[in-house]
Amino acid sequence: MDEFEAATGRFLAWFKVAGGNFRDDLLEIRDLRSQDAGRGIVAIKDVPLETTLFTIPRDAIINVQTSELPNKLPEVFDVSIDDDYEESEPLESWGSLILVMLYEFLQGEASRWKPYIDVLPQSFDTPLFWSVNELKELEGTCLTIEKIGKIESDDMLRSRIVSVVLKNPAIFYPEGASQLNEDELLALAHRMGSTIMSYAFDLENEDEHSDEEEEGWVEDREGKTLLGMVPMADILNANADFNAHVNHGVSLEVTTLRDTLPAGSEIFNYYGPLPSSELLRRYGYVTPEHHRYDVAEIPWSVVRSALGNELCVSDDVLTEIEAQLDEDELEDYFIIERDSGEPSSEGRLSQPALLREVSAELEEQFKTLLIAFKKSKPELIPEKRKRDEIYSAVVARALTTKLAQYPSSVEEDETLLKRDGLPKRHRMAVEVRLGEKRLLQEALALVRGGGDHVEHEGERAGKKAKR
Ligand SMILES: C[S@@+](CC[C@H](N)C(=O)[O-])C[C@H]1O[C@@H](n2cnc3c(N)ncnc32)[C@H](O)[C@@H]1O
Repeated sequence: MDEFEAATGRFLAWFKVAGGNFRDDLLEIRDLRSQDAGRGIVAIKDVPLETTLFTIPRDAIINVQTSELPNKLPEVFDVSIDDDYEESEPLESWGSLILVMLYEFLQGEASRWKPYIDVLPQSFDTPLFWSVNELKELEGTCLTIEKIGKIESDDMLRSRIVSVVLKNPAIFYPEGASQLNEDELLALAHRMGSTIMSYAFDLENEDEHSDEEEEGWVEDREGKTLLGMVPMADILNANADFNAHVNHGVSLEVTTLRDTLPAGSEIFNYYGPLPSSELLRRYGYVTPEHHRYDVAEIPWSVVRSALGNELCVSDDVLTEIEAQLDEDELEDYFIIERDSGEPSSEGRLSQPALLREVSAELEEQFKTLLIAFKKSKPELIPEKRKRDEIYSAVVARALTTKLAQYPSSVEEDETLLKRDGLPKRHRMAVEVRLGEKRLLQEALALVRGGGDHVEHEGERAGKKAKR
């Protein structure tokens, strides 16, 4: 047995002692590293509908209510009571949990969660950890350097998290333990932050939960909800096509959603209708099933210059017309996305994802601009039917320009994906940019064809395969 398997065994034994119930007559924690999926939970027998697969007592969760740290450092967790921290905002749920996780990690054997912490990841494939060359592969996509936010998170972690550990070594380190320097603490804080990003759950109160809500996936990372690390529930991998969910009651319960779950099936949780770019940013992986939720962004600047070309007017004229509009009403970016519907109550993807329009918001902004144009330069704007043609022509031009802004073509990406041995991060970047480009191509087909919708290519392929 290798160390990975041994750590899994220690974790499972610990989980049971901590009061967790795990149906090991039906399930096992499996090593899925050969599929690049870490650990996962797999059915070893057919599982009937609504079986409770495992339960997690609330006091086995790591958060500000169960860790001793907030009692030891009340001035950090409740800023109203200490002058030193008077200037700072209270730590939001995110920052508080990073500090708690750092504390529990640094406690080593003294932490009651040690066997659980040992099965949490030590490295990540989220773009926050990518090299400059790896990040280049994401050029042109929604996953910009700003969105990845490395500099911003470095600053936040240094000022709000690392500084607290440096000021309070007697609290964070057990007696005699060697201490980390600032850079080592920053790296550890990133590791804990990224663990929380991809593993933590928003915890509902026992009494506020509803069976029908989308439970178990994290919706709001910025807010003030109680975040917690939930052992075992976070061994579940996830997909857009899922088969289990987490109920937040007196304890947390994971149940199946399907009539039967055949032996050999992996149990999948649901992280929500995330586009590949967001799945990669938060969780460091992509799956074919998430492509239906892909999005692409069209900058207004691209539409605007396409309009200039279409009407043969200069940038100065466009600026003059735009100045007549309320600046706050002008959006800088427009999102293109399909109508993907909701997954069924069994977690299945039950309807095709359709692109019904390019962007209603873009169309509205465009029309507002044309109205302003008509007032100042009526000679340039023809009657209504022709205006619709201008809109389609401009959007087609803008989509073509946006497609050309990616450093590689669709065909080049498709060839790359067929290549054996393409490194994982490179492959994921290609999946993200190809997903965006396919959506942009669908949008182009929609405006050129004047049809009412375009079906997502993956759906067509899926349907063909089923026949
Ligand atoms: C909550 S953890 C799930 C357990 C994790 N596999 C482990 O070994 O600890 C979430 C992480 O698991 C991985 N993951 C989740 N679902 C996956 C999937 N369908 N395919 C590949 N990796 C997945 C990603 O690395 C993600 O950040």
